[in-house]
Amino acid sequence: MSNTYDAIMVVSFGGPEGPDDVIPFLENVLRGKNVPRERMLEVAEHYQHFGGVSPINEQNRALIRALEQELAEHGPQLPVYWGNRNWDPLLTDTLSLMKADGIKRALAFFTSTFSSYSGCRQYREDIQRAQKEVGAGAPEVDKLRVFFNHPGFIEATVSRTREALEQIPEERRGQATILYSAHSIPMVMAAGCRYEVQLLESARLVSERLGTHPWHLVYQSRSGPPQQPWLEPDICDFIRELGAKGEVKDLVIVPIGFVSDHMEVLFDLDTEAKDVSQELGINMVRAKTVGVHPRFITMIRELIVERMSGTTDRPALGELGASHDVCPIDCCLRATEKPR
Ligand SMILES: C=CC1=C(C)c2cc3[nH]c(cc4nc(cc5[nH]c(cc1n2)c(C)c5CCC(=O)O)C(CCC(=O)O)=C4C)c(C)c3C=C
Ligand SMILES: [Fe+2]
Ligand SMILES: [Fe+2]
Repeated sequence: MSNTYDAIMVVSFGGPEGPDDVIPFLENVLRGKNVPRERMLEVAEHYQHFGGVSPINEQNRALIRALEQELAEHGPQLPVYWGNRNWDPLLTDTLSLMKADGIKRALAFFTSTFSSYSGCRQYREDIQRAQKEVGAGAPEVDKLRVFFNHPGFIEATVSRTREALEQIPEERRGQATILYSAHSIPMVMAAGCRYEVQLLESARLVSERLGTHPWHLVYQSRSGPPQQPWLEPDICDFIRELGAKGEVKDLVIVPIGFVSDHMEVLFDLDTEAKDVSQELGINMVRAKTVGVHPRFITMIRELIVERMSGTTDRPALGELGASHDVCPIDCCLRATEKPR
């Protein structure tokens, strides 16, 4: 396989940019998914609280500016394009533009740190569909490996978590409990991917670098019908349990499952989890996502260089090793036959 690429493509989720975009955006997100309409309307309310604008698009623009600068300064000299699954700029439009610009082969950075149907296979399916729509001459697109255990992601997350810990009074800081939070997914989906294992490994690697804080992995933003099992514990339930035990004074929430402070972070953590903590008299601080942390941006360049050079030096911390460059045929299936 050739290592020659003539563009980078940031592939992301997309988000509404005004009140009229919210429902059509959510209809795109939930097409083909088993999510009750009431849940969709509840989420629509969260977006409307913020004027119908998700911060995700602005954050992706900032990420792209930072990556362009990093590539301009250190190479490789490649243009950066941006395409989304659910909202403008949609992947088909981006691939059309790339074709018009003469791009033949792009390396894609998905804004998903962990392997799941939503964060891996579904993006690959979206790209294939977009390539079909663009037709002959549509650029080929190869995905960069997932980076949950890359030193750049771990170091940037440690740095964000330290910033949050510094907001806790010094005399109590060492005892603060850390909750690592990620998007919940249905158990049948979790059974077909390495999502939980990778999340636990990232959380462990970050915690190991922070000292002896008690830590837990929790889940947020569940959307399924009540009878369908999704990954647990739910963050708010977990905080209530901590409150009932009365042992925790300070909580740092690290949204390890997300790379930017988008609506699910602002609403589910900064509003809901914060309210629950306050009711229980727990001081809660939320760590920023990696966003445009310089170490995170350097990591993206390192992943690009690694892939283009074909080197066998593929940095990864901890026990699991560097993830595959090319997804195997059964990678991140939508659902397996039976939940575990
Ligand atoms: C069956 C699984 C999922 C449903 C249903 C679901 C609904 C849902 N999600 C959002 C908004 C976001 N989700 C994001 C990430 C994300 N979502 C799922 C799974 C389901 N979401 C996973 C596994 C992930 C993590 C992987 C990833 O894509 O990052 C994000 C963040 C995207 C990013 O690029 O950072 C958002 C935003 C809504 C509004 C919604 C419907 C109610
Ligand atoms: Fe989601
Ligand atoms: Fe995968």
